[in-house]
Amino acid sequence: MIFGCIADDFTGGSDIASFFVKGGLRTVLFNGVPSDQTIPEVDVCVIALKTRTQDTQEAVKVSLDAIKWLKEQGAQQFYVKYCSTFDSTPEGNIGPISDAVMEELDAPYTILCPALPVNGRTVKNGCLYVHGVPLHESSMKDHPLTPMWDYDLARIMEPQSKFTSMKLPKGLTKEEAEEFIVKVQQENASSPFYIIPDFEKEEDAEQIVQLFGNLILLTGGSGLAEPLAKMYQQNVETDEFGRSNSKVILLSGSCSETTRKQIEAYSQSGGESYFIDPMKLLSGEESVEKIWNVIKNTDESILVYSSDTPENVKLIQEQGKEEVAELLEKTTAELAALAAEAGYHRIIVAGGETSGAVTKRLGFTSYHIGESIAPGVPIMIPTQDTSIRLVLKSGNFGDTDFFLQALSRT
Ligand SMILES: Nc1ncnc2c1ncn2[C@@H]1O[C@H](COP(=O)(O)OP(=O)(O)O)[C@@H](O)[C@H]1O
Ligand SMILES: O=C(O)[C@@H](O)C(=O)COP(=O)(O)O
Repeated sequence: MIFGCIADDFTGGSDIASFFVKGGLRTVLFNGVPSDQTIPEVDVCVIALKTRTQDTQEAVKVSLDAIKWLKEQGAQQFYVKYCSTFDSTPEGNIGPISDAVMEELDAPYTILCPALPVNGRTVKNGCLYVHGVPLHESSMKDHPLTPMWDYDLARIMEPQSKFTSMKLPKGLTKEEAEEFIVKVQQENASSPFYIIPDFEKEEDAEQIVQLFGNLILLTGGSGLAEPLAKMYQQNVETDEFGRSNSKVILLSGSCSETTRKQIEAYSQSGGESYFIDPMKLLSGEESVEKIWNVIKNTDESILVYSSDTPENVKLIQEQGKEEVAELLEKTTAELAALAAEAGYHRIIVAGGETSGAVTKRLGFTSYHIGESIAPGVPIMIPTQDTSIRLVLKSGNFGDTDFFLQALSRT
């Protein structure tokens, strides 16, 4: 195995897996560390965890367990995948997990590389932008669980990591960049550190991969996966599973601006939809059973969502942020399970945490990666049931007509 990767949520895992596949590497996605030791012969193994918002100690523990397992499977290089919008509070887990993995692997240093230019996430002068808007001024400032308060990656890492983060100066040649790194190594004695390379255009990946592609550990979004895979020139074709003609259910717990626009576009195109009102769910006026009845009695495909505006999210969170999130995730996951049992074999979900809850409830442990509906959003086929088509969309990904595209292409 070439790369062993851990992702901090399920959509993050499917996102990076899709780019490794696009780069021509045989890739399998696991939901957590597999208990079955026989894994298929692959070049990349991605383990999706749910560490983004987990208690830090637990998140570090499960991350290290996964890294150790990947080491045992013979992975030669390791990748810690986090969000391209660096979702984490000052107490967040990106620093603690990356620090611990660096130590576990005895990595002298690694890179922080959240950028994914194809989806508008770029790093310039060490600062992260979303479609040209500084991260903390983008809609990420209103994320229900991980609102972003800064865009300077070194500053974001400061309260989280025990190691230094340093911007790689702009415009250096390969030789100058290598000299810079040697100098930083000398200055830091034997302590590990992070380098932040700029990554503004897809072409920038080439130099980043030349400089850092052989490190034992890389950390970042999925922007480097395809160029990294291409270093190995395996050119494996994507598995073909064909379309399904089964019933379809669309579920959304993502409150991102992108998802809300996608929901609006879906409704405007005449698609049936149903809003899960969290307040009614909390009071007991709404329930899984009632929502399931609506789904069952709808002839067409239906989009069931709790997605709402930042103002309404803040209001409902007065009832307890974690409690509300958990209740909504659990409700969505239950609906997905009922639908799967009832023969809805096309399941489309928007939202990273929401998708994590759904996949956990569905219980499939590993996935083939099929074609992508949008960059970073592949169709996934559980290895245990190849009649199922699962599409899990990171909140901020996909074009406005994403739900319609997912319907026509699964
Ligand atoms: N109306 C709502 N009010 C408050 N929280 C919500 C609402 N709808 C969904 N949530 C929660 O917000 C979180 C959204 O996170 P996630 O699913 O990861 O979406 P994204 O990919 O956009 O970040 C989930 O925990 C979800 O349960
Ligand atoms: O890197 C990314 O942007 C995604 O893979 C991702 O992790 C997004 O997280 P969610 O929006 O919570 O799905």
